Amino acid sequence: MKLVDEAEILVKAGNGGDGCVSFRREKFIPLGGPNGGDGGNGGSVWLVADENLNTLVDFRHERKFNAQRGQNGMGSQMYGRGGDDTEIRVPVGTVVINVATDEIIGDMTRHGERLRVAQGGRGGLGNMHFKSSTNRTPRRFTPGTEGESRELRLELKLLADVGLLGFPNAGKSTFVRAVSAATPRVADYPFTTLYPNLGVVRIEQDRSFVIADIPGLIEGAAEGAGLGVLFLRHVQRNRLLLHLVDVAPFELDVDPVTQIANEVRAIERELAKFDPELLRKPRWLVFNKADLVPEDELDARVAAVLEALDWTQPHFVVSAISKTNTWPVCQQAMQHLDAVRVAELEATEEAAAAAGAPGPAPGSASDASAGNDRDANA
Ligand SMILES: Nc1nc2c(ncn2[C@@H]2O[C@H](COP(=O)(O)OP(=O)(O)OP(=O)(O)O)[C@@H](O)[C@H]2O)c(=O)[nH]1
Repeated sequence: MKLVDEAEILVKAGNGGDGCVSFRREKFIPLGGPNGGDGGNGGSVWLVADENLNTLVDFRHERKFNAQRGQNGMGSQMYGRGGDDTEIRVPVGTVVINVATDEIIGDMTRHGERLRVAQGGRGGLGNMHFKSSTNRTPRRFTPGTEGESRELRLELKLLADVGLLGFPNAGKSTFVRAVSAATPRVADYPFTTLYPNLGVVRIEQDRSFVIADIPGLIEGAAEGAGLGVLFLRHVQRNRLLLHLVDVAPFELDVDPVTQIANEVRAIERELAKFDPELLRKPRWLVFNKADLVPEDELDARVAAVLEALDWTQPHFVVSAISKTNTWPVCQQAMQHLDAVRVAELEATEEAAAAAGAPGPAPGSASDASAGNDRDANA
């Protein structure tokens, strides 16, 4: 199963500037020697891998990217200025496909890596190159060539940092909508009716994480009942799980504390059956639908559930529908993810040091050295 975020974009490199036709002014000679300069080259379009991005949703708003045209040549043998390149930042992990040929032309795997996806046109020659001995045919010049244009499909395998667990109706999709700045369109999903709800939670401009609910996780999921087993594979890659429970379950003959605790345990059993390691993942309990329980009952109910479950990890009480208290959950989740990333990086560096190889230097990767450049035509 793949969770793929997709976008299609159009890239057009700049045309080369035209060569210039011009003549020296000389006394008594109406047309002096040809001195038209060359046109500048057009700018190219590049994709640049950026580890701070995690989805392709922004390409829904901006789909066309052009690089600048080269300037035309000028008289007095002056060259036109080259057009500026255009850089498009894409998340690390983006696969680039040429729509016309359906060929993969690049795979952006390292931060700072650059891929030229449309080469700028060459500047044309000015007439200074066409001097003849008689000076009779100096009106020749060549126009700039056209910059390449391409339609590209970008595909990103989404890795959700935060997974949302819970019984049907606990409010998972409502929670995702409440906290997301954007919801990526997910393609290449084998089920037509059951899509995971994905959201990008943007804490600050360049600090965000992807949250995904895990639909269809019902009892028996670990044995393959329903579609749960497929989603459980995803949970293995989540760095943090939010376990949502309905704090106001509707069952007439069962005490709500017992019902909530039972539902939490039912999900835990599914996780354990699939992979006992899943129970060791950080999992925070989120009591949802707090608006449905009278305030004086709420605290006691939450406390009783925590006690019944012997819960020691963090817990939150929220109302997804009114967005009450949902933001603190996200802020703490972001802090948790930042800490996990730092720890992972340190572990990689230590492992590399132990192996005698230099560890990855995150800062240095952003400097897009020539060695990081690749050409889609190469
Ligand atoms: N009163 C109240 N209702 C809520 C809250 N959050 C969700 N709901 C309602 O609960 C119902 C289920 O919410 P969903 O977000 O669809 O639940 P889900 O967990 O995604 O459900 P599945 O898609 O079946 O797995 C909807 O009618 C929501 O409007 C809340 O904070 N308060």
